[in-house]
Amino acid sequence: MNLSVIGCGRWGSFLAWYLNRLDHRITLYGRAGSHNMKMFRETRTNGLVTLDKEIELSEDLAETVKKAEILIVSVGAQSFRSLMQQLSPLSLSGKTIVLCMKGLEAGTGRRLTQIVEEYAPKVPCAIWVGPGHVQNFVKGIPNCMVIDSRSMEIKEYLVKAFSSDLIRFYYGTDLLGNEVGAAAKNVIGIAGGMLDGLNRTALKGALMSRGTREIARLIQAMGGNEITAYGLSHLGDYEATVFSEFSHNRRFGELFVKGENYGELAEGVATTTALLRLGEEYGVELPICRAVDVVINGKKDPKTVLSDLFLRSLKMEF
Ligand SMILES: NC(=O)C1=CN([C@@H]2O[C@H](COP(=O)(O)OP(=O)(O)OC[C@H]3O[C@@H](n4cnc5c(N)ncnc54)[C@H](OP(=O)(O)O)[C@@H]3O)[C@@H](O)[C@H]2O)C=CC1
Ligand SMILES: O=C(CO)COP(=O)(O)O
Repeated sequence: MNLSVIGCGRWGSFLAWYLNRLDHRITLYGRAGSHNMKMFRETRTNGLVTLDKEIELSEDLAETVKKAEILIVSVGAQSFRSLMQQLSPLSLSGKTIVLCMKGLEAGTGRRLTQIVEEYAPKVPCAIWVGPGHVQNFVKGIPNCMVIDSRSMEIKEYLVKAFSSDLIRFYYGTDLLGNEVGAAAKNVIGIAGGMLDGLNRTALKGALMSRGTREIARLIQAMGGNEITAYGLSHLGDYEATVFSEFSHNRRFGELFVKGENYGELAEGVATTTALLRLGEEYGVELPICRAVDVVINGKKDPKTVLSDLFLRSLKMEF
């Protein structure tokens, strides 16, 4: 199959590596001036993956799109609308868009499949989310992930085309829940990092339990299935985010409470804003997301924020 991967950062380049291993014909696209693409052109590696010479590299979006039946997209979620604005004038007929991103639009709270529908309502779309770090996959350590779409036919087609001994896919059954869950796990990951930075790692069990509950309530209020918060896209991704040394979101949270900067993309920062917006819209209290927001936006000292969470009124667990 001809596949194009749009976005040549940590995850997009891994996807190109992985799908090439499955004998698909791959074009990897990076925008003009991308330092990631420059690195791949010069050395074929970014230090995490080495791309086989069969993988074509391109800075031409129109050519990249023309070549493929399936467009796999992995850019930062806040850049996605501008990418869709570039894609929508191109001929997308007969193509499928697969979103490999975990975020919500901060300014609107919109899910990324909703943004696809705004710009390309006729183009079938799917999401590919769940746990997995490049550092583990390239060592041959397998994981389980989930593909979801409104269309069962597309899910079946993609799962068949993308499965291997390295990734076992499940068919998602709740597109809304999986999108919100996948994005929200990054916020819980930031909270986990903050606990590490405050020497409160022991509270991660409570974070897992209360974090899933909080996101389950939001998913349900939005019309999804609350059980999805306990699936691969959310709880199933906690090991890779709340606990992993490789997680950018966990690391961001840890460094943030120590007063240090982190240069890499931590999707959970913008997603926190989006989730609070959705919480207000749907009337759902999101104490953990709110605490992360208060800390990130410097409204209170992190230790005080943590104490405040403990001082909340007493509640039934479920
Ligand atoms: N298990 C999983 O499913 C995983 C999912 N992810 C998700 O993948 C997404 C990307 O993360 P990650 O790869 O770590 O991020 P990176 O910052 O490493 O890469 C993002 C890439 O997007 C490119 N980009 C941004 N805007 C545009 C645009 N308008 N047009 C073209 N390219 C653009 C950047 O280009 P440039 O090179 O010019 O900077 C960069 O190459 C996130 O949503 C993240 O949550 C990440 C890891 C694992
Ligand atoms: O989604 C991921 C792992 O499944 C990657 O998480 P980070 O972006 O926090 O590194």
